[in-house]
This record gives sequence, structure tokens and C-alpha cells, in this order.
Amino acid sequence: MKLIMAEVFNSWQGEGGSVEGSAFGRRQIFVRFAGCDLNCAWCDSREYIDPSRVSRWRYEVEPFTAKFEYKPNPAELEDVVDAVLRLDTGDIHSISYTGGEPTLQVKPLKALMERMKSLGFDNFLETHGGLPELIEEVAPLTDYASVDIKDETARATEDWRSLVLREVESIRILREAGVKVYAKLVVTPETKIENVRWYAELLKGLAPLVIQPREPIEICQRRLMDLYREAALILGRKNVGLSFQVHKYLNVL
Ligand SMILES: C[S@@+](CC[C@H](N)C(=O)[O-])C[C@H]1O[C@@H](n2cnc3c(N)ncnc32)[C@H](O)[C@@H]1O
Ligand SMILES: Nc1nc2[nH]cc(C(=O)O)c2c(=O)[nH]1
Ligand code: SF4
Ligand SMILES: [Mg+2]
Repeated sequence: MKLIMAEVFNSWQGEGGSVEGSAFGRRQIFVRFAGCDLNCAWCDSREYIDPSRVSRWRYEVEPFTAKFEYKPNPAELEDVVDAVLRLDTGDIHSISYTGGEPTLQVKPLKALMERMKSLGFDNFLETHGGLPELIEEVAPLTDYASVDIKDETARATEDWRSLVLREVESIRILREAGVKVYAKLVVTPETKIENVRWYAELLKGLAPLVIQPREPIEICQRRLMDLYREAALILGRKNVGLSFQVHKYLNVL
């Protein structure tokens, strides 16, 4: 089975903060799929959005070396499995499936998740959640999930409100499948407080929320705390947390 891959590397989860379901600070092997159907203005994986421009994929040869070997795309699933297993350092909390958007290649994604489960690994899905019908397919194989709520300022797609509703639907599907799921909202200085209220009302009783400043950070602390407080007053003070992309500060993948 073939897939369009971006990279495989070993690091620790740098996002998610401390809410229920987060794997922040845990060792993970990351499998980054190429291709995405959205176009977030601040995407830090932009080079992988158009799969036709990802002619080869890379896999780290040793953890924390950022030394890579390359293979052409489309990748063979077995080669991806080998790349993951050679990075197993014995302390891996879970395998993170990210991208680009991993659910767009749902057949190879499922095959990979099944294989890793059979090898004793837990599966962590990092998704924009915009495709609930595909989330339905992978939910039974998923142990943890981070689902983005794409704020209006992400400009991820034309009809951003219906995208948010689909993302909440994906969270519901994952929750009902017993997945430890949380929502992640990337905020900017232009994020509107009334939109945060709307997201929090949609998520109430469904999943905790992490608020993650867009990197590079421009939002001021005061504004960040105001958005946080607004969400916490609706979701409950134990159901909101901050998340920073800590790996970027420590200059690891
Ligand atoms: C690159 S995305 C891939 C997974 C999926 N397509 C998604 O958007 O959730 C992985 C995570 O990085 C976050 N991210 C990407 N660029 C970012 C930036 N500039 N600042 C903060 N978070 C960012 C996304 O919000 C998402 O939670
Ligand atoms: N260390 C580390 N943590 C991450 N959490 C989410 C990431 C992503 O790109 O999906 C990511 C990533 O790229 N690196
Ligand atoms: S959905 Fe994820 S991969 Fe796609 S553009 Fe947005 S942040 Fe980037
Ligand atoms: Mg990243």
C-alpha cells in the first residue's frame, strides 16, 4: 500500500498543555502525512500542503539528531513502519499521526494505526477535524486526539463557521468512541471574544480546550488571559488550559 508521506521523526509532544488527553512532554514518534485540504494562514507545515510538491519523504535515522535519510514518494507503507520501529527508544508514549492532514489518506492511515496497535503502541491523532466521516473510520483505532478548532483568523477555508461545526462533530464522534480527546484553538491578536464564546458553548460538556498562541507569538498576555477567562467561564475552570509550541523554543523537531 502506498501513501504520500512527509516525514517520520522521534521527539516529545510539544503541544497540548496539561488538559485531559494531552500528551504534552511525552515521547512520541511522529508520522507526518503530506497533503491538506485547508490553508491556515499561519500553518507551520506549509511545505507539505500540496502533495504533488512533496516528491520525497524523510525519516530521522536516530532520535534528536535531525539526521535524515530520504525516499521517493509515494512511500511504501512497510517502509514507513520500518522507519517508525527503528526510532523506537523504548519510552514511547504513543505514535502521533499528523501532517498536513492525516485523515485525507484514511486507508493507509488506518493500516498504519492497526499495525502500530498490534505492536503494542497507542495512537495519537493530530487532526483539523474537518472530515467527520473520516474521523468515524479511524476513531476505533485512536487512543488520544487533538482536534483543532480553526478560529476565523486562521482563514483556513471560506465557510469557516461550518468547518467549526464539523470539527465539533468530529470531537463528539471521538468522545463517543472512548478517545481521550481535546480541542486546540490557535489564537491571534485579532481573535474575537464573541467567537471564543461560541466555540466554548459548542464544546461545553464535550471536551476540554487548549488555547495556543499562533507562533511567532504576537498576542499580548492580557488579551490571551481575557480569551482564556471567557472560555473558562463557559467550559468550567478545570476544562481550559494554555498550550505553547514548546518544541520551537527548545529547537527540537
Ligand atoms: C501542522 S498541524 C497538522 C495537523 C492538522 N492539519 C491540524 O491543523 O490540526 C499540527 C498542529 O500545529 C498547529 N500549528 C500549525 N502552525 C502553527 C503556528 N504557526 N502557531 C501555532 N500552532 C500552529 C496546528 O494548529 C495544529 O494543532
Ligand atoms: N515536538 C513536536 N510536537 C508537536 N505537536 C504537534 C506537532 C505537529 O506538527 O503536529 C508537533 C511537532 O511538529 N513537533
Ligand atoms: S489544517 Fe493543519 S496542515 Fe492544514 S493548513 Fe491548517 S495547520 Fe496546516
Ligand atoms: Mg509541528
